[in-house]
Amino acid sequence: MRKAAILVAGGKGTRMGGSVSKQYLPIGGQPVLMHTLRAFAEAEPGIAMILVLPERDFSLWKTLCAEYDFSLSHELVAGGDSRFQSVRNGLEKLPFTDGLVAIHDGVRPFVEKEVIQKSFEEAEKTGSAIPIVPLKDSIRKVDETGKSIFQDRGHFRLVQTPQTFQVAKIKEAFRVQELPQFTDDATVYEYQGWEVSLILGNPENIKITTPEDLEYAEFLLSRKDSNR
Ligand SMILES: Nc1ccn([C@@H]2O[C@H](COP(=O)(O)OP(=O)(O)OP(=O)(O)O)[C@@H](O)[C@H]2O)c(=O)n1
Ligand SMILES: C[C@](O)(CO)[C@H](O)COP(=O)(O)O
Repeated sequence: MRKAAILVAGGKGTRMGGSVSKQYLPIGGQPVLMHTLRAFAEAEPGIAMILVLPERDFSLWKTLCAEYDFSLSHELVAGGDSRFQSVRNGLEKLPFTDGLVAIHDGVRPFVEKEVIQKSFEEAEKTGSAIPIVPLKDSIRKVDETGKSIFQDRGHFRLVQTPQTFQVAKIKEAFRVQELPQFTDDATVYEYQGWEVSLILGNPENIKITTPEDLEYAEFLLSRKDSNR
């Protein structure tokens, strides 16, 4: 079955701050996005990769690729004003309609090979695969007045990407009008009344979001390099 990855990196990185958007910042001496593209190419050799970027950053990205001698094949697609719209733009450019597609945050460079491979296997069988990890801390639900109540963490999971789907179904799902609850692709899929399948993600598959995540990312990379 044919496989593709849509790596969404069309965001502004406002929570990270700084003059350069987080997807281009170096970790281990290379821009975050290069690590992410490499993770997919290593897990699924020959996979079609679509990289969604703000259109204004296309020339910056091409300059970085030349500077770092980065030659992994990928197609550039212009992002939209929200993650939902960036994903939809990527889906429109998929080179086939009958295979599987993994939709992944470009700023999650530490996704494990096994998680990528498992997500394709599960989506081929059931239509979808959503990686989740259990919570390590206790949690509380807090209302607008600050009043809080204990929640049983056994009923909750953190949701990661790649979120992998049969192409025809996820394209159909994304024809819907965008809603605030669409914080990921699983919510768009299940809005159609389709149930998602969960798989176990890897806890290190962090979404680089705030400055301290960059420090942790450097640590994770150095640990990975020393294990090679
Ligand atoms: N219009 C958007 C917004 C987000 N994303 C991507 O979706 C992923 C998860 O989003 P997030 O971490 O929230 O990134 P930003 O939107 O860039 O961050 P912030 O909310 O802090 O501005 C990122 O890879 C981001 O680039 C996207 O492709 N298009
Ligand atoms: C898609 C996602 O990474 C799953 O955890 C997350 O929902 C993205 O959220 P954000 O609002 O773009 O940070």
